[in-house]
Amino acid sequence: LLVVPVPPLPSSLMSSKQKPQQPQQHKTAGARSSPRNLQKLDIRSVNSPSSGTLSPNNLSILSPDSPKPINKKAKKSACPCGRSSNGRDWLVVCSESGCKQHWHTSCGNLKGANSLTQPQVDNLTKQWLCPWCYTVPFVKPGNHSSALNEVSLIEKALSSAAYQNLTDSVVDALKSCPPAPVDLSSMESRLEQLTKEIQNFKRSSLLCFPQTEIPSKQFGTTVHEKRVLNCKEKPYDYYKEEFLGKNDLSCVIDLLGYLKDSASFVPENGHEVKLYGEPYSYTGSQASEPEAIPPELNKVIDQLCSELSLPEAERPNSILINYFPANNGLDVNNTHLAMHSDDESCILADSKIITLSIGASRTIAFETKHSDATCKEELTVRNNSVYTMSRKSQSWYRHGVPPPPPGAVTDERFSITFRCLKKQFSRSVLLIGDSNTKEVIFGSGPAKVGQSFPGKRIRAAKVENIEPKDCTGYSNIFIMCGTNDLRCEYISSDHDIHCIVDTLKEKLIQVKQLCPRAKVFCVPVMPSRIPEMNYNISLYNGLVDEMLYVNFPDIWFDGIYNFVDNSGLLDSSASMGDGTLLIWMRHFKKYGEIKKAYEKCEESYDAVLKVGGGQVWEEAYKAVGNDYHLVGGGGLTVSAAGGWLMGGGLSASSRLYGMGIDQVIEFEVITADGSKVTASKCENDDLFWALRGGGGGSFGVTTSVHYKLHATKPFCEMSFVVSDFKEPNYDTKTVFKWINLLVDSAPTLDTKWGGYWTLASGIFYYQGTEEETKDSEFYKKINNLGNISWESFRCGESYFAARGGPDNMGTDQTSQKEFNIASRLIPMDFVQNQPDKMKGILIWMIYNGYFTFNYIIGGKMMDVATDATAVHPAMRQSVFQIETFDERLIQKLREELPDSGAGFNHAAKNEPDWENQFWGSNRERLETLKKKWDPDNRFNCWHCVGYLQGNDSTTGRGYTLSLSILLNLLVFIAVFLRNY
Ligand SMILES: O=C(O)CCC(=O)C(=O)O
Ligand SMILES: [Fe+2]
Repeated sequence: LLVVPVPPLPSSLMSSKQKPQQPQQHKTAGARSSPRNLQKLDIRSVNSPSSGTLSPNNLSILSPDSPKPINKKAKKSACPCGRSSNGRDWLVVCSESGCKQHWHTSCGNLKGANSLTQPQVDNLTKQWLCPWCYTVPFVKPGNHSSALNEVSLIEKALSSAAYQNLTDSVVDALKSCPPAPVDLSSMESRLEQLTKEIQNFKRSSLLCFPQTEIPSKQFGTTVHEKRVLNCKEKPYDYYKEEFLGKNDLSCVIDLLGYLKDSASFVPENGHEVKLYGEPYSYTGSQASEPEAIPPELNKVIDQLCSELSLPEAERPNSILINYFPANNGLDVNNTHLAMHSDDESCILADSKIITLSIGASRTIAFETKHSDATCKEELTVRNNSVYTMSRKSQSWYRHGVPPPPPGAVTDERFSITFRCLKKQFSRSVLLIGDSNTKEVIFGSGPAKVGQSFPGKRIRAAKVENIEPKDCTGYSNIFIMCGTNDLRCEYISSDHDIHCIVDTLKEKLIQVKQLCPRAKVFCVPVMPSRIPEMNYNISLYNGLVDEMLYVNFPDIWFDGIYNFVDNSGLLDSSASMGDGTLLIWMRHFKKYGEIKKAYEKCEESYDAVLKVGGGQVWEEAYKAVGNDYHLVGGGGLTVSAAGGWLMGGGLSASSRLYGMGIDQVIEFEVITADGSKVTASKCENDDLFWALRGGGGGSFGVTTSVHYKLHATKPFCEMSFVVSDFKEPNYDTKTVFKWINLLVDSAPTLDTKWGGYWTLASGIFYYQGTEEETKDSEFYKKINNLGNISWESFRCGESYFAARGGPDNMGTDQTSQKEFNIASRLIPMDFVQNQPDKMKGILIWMIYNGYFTFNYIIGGKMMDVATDATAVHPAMRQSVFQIETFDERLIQKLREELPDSGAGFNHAAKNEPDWENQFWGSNRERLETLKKKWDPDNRFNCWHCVGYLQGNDSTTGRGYTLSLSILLNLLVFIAVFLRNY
């Protein structure tokens, strides 16, 4: 291509005072009539991926080492769209055309850019098209300052074309001159002639507009001094009758009849609509999710493409059918379409908006949009005709279908409008992942991800390789990484896995910033053949699920996973047995409804809450708010119907209302034979008994629970620290005073008190107002300890208000492996009868590891008979549950109190004699019921009732057993799913 050094132009050649801003930088020669042509070169010749992004070479960012946003003054209307982003516009230079643009951050869908760093933006914008050349987001001209930009764009198009012609002519003239000396007079006359040509050219391109002067300074800038509104676009540019052949026409008419009969049209103002293909949304649009384009209409698109010679890139991908009902001449207002422009930025800038009319002849009205131009035009469209409008013309004209004249009778008409929506906005699927992703086939049917929308797969071997900017422009983003990160050679401790989850979180934050409207899926890592790796995988999946739940409630964590691998399965950990399948309950049906005056088993309850099997406490607490008191767990991310409950369910309000299991009215359970049963006092009462304390998921899959609700009462929370053991000179004297106080008070403590304590601190709750709390014995005694520090004292109208509301409650950390939790129940009579021995044990603990976190229990928990529920009878007879993460401390308690039992939910993973320590005298009945309700042992979990050790070489039962359990479970799951 020829690169032309451009001589300065004589000012007489400029038609008005304005100059093209950077004509010198238009290096590429050739007949360019408009910047659109530049763009054509850019977009169409680059093999752009299906995301529609461009190769980075097309753009370079100016001054990459000066991340500062454009200075405040320049920012105002710097972006071609006329909007600004608070001084954070980016200066982008298009290397093809050399144009420079201040680009406001919302252009190109860069929502949330304000929180991006400059390097991120640099990186990102490299992939985008220069707005000057391509995606100028036109806003309504005429009433918005961006009108000026649009005018200036069109004008630039003209002047730069003229300029280019001129340059070419000058070059020709030079070439035709003898080498030396140069005869300037011939050049001058040639230039004069060219000037006239340019002026004629400009005049000839005026279709309808009067020359309009736009006052200078109106837009706060002196660059645009005098403007001439020139439009070379026509209101419509094609009209043809008898468009479809006979057969195709009948097919389309059939389809329209079907849509009408099936009530598929949605009413809008004056007509009804139906959408197909890419979702087209416009002001006032009512149409719901579009369906895939049906074959009849795809055929019409084929014909349109060939007759109108549409390039592949402009092939219509979105269809809006307008149905204009017939009228009887009386009411003309039921059949019209108000004047408007199809100027949404999602419509491809160079594309055609094509309309096929079926049915009655109607008039299409066109008028100019600029207030000082009053041109109007009409087109009568007949049955089976097509007319087209350019997207560009929408910036200049309005169109509409006026109501028929008063008294006129009209038959029904359908207009099928075809548009090409920009690829950036297209609905598509991106799958980022490791080599596993090649196996994945996702979606079926038009409404699901995958099948009907083109997808793209990007390799990211590890989480750190995920490139958030790859996600821009996609509607559905699947992330399937992690397997490689979790290989044993990379993981030396759980901490490493936490770090991977943190990296994933960072990546997701960026993905959400860049693609706020995209639906993001995070796919759990599938189990591996390597058993040790499965530990990493199960921990990772759990952490990711929790991280998503807390940080990204709208990111989906399911979909493409399959927990069955040919040989290896999820490794055992607290809730997973060897060789078992895990049923992921998180996304199961949710309820959260409060039922008033609820009757069950001839008892009535003022209010109950139904929670689904996969719901967590946060959801339950939010459902209840401050309206009722719900006895629940402290960790918001803990399941409200799962393990917490099956293991008994301790709460800081259990001394006042009993345990979690004491609140249950009924369970809905899928039992091992796949049937759905209710278990309550009067239905399957033995199962009801077993589920309340039998622990784990060993009797069935709980799919819902009805909890009793209590009236709200005021509560206070107080937390204090007696001394900090981490300090070298901690205050032993006050610590001993605290232990004395605790051991002496606990057995007879008012049931209005409940909560947690350690050897040197406490978090307690009191049912009462601030005054009542401060007036209570226990509070006064604590306050009198002297040298303590109060961490908090908060009172509220309810227990949850006193806890600071759900938002202030924690997530459960204790499931993490490094905590290695263990628990022991401390009998009431031991503390009552041998308080000094109890104090001695606690003091021994101070010097041998000190870290515990304990419950004070008893109170109303003791009102329930020891065999009325399945929990260890000790739960009903104890005053403390001591929890520690230090094996020595728990071993001491086991030695001192060998039969006192362990709190199931906080028990050691390897608790010796676990069957007896978990259920005591209730164990036998549980084992009998296990045989009744799950004879084939389909539900097998680690140290649960009926626990069967599977894939364990020391037992000799080995792998065949796992396989039979697996088959059993597959049968169960098939039945389970059928029931759901
Ligand atoms: O019915 C027509 O011909 C016009 C339809 C139209 O303007 C539209 O769908 O935006
Ligand atoms: Fe329209």
